[in-house]
Amino acid sequence: ASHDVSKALTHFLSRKDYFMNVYTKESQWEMPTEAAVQKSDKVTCSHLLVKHRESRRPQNHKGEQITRSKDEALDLLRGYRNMIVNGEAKFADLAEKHSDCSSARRGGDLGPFGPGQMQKPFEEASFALQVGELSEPISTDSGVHIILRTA
Ligand SMILES: N=C(N)NCCC[C@H](NC(=O)[C@@H]1CCC/C1=C/[C@H](COP(=O)(O)O)NC=O)C(N)=O
Repeated sequence: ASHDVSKALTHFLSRKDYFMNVYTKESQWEMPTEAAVQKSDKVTCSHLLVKHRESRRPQNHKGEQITRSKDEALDLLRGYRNMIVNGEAKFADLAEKHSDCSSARRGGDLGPFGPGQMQKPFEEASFALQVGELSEPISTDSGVHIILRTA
């Protein structure tokens, strides 16, 4: 850090301009080589979680004990995913009816989140999605999920 300060001071004293990316608030001394792009570090996702007996908390928001196996959970989740992809049902409706997470009340909406907030497999899958894209089933300690990125 002290090196950065002395570097900044030298540049300041030498009246050298620096460049600020107005989106990421990062500054640099070198002339930018491409236009500043909006690099937002948060995504907004909804998920449909099907828990199983190996889940870290095998109860759902209705207080029901979860006893299904992981394979049964995956079969259920694939069935829901197919219904969504085939246009037979809306993500939020299936999440509200079938998700074992308390976010079911909000159609599965988890709101915006940044890195370090969700379990790693969930975070990585979420940040790899384009807005509007539906993930394949992914597994975390909570159970098995499908994720819809909404923003
Ligand atoms: N920031 C927001 N909105 N809430 C905090 C989320 C904390 C985070 N949660 C998860 O990673 C699981 C997987 C993805 C969603 C999620 C929801 C879990 C799933 O249910 P559970 O296994 O807990 O019973 N229910 C709530 O937390 C964590 N680091 O444990």
